[in-house]
Amino acid sequence: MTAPQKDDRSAEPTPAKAASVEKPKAGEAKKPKAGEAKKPKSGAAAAPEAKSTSAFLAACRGEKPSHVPVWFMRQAGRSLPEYRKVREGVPMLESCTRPEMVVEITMQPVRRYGVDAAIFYSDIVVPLKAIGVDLDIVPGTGPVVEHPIRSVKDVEKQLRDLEPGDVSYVSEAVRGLVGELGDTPLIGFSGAPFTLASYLIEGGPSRDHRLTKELMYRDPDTWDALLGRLAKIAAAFLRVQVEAGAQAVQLFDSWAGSLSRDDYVRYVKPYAKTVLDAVADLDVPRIHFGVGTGELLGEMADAGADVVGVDWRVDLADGIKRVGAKRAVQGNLDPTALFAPDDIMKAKADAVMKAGRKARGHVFNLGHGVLPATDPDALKRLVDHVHAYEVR
Ligand SMILES: Cc1c2[nH]c(c1CCC(=O)O)Cc1[nH]c(c(CCC(=O)O)c1C)Cc1[nH]c(c(CCC(=O)O)c1C)Cc1[nH]c(c(C)c1CCC(=O)O)C2
Repeated sequence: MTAPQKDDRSAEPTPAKAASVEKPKAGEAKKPKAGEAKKPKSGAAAAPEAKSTSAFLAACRGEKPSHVPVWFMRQAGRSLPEYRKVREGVPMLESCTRPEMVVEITMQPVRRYGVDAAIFYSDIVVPLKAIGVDLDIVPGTGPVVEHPIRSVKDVEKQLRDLEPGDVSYVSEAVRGLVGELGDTPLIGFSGAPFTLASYLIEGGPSRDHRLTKELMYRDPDTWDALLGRLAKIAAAFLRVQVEAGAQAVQLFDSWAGSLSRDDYVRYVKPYAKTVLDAVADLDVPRIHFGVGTGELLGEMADAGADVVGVDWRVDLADGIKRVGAKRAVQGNLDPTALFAPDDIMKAKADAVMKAGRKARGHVFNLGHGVLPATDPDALKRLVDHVHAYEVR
């Protein structure tokens, strides 16, 4: 490993010694004993000391975490050989309905990396499949819908409310996971109405979301009916996961970045807000994320999130300003930084963490999901590096 270059690193804070970080491993997390107060470090920031044992939950809530928490979108999945082995011969959507498999796959990255949160292994189309939408996930392509939705009639025919009994395998898997995870929180998730609508209208993944926007502009009745129903389904799916024990939720509006700010505010934000408001009473941190949403960050925050995910195209310091002082941020290392030499990857991670210090709270993550070709050992080195960074 080469030494950090003087010019761009001399002003960087020195990472704390790993030994002083006391990062608990999954399943062996230390809980402070009753009455055991944490000593504030000298020079601690104004943030209150963490009430949460979990660094992840503390950062989400704007409390001071014991270390910078880290997890990765798509941490469970194709970058892991143990994932590919378990999934052999089992179609993606079927794997999501087998609680034992879901528990195993969700645990794999927690065991391997010691990340600060687990993300529930499922997919954004699982609740749609559960209410009878004819769709599948095609390897290398993504979700493909047999009868795309284009009219109010289609909405009424294909989309009904999600009942907890439709996804009993999800509740079962979440309960199993909470037992296995110990003090490592589980993040439940759902696709947001716009992103789900895009798959349902286009019939599959789309680059420009042309049909989706065409319907949005031309047919407000169908748009409102569709997004209104999807908001209810998304909220119900999040609720099922939290009621079974998930301790945070993430609303993925992955494709919202394809919208102008005006269109986002007018056609999409109200429905994202409906979902986030509908789970506010559950009192778990709500993370709101999309790709390429630099221009929308303020609006996505305003939709009601506690934490806003920032993609890597935005300088995190700017992202923090756009999100505002009331909310924490998550992100935002470029997923391809894992393919850089270690010194470059670590310098980029340091820059993210340094910027993150200005936020109300910062959860380290990538700016989008782990790429399938990523070397798991690089992810492990990144997690260790993040955990060794000094919090102030
Ligand atoms: C847009 C979206 C989808 N699914 C999801 C999103 C939102 C997140 C994002 O912005 O990436 C969410 C999702 N999908 C999956 C998870 C599991 C947990 C995790 O993040 O580790 C999560 C959180 C598993 C999955 N979902 C999928 C896989 C790969 C399928 C496989 O392993 O065979 C996994 C592990 C399939 C999927 N499902 C979807 C796509 C685009 C793909 C990839 C298609 C491909 O390249 O094969 C739809």
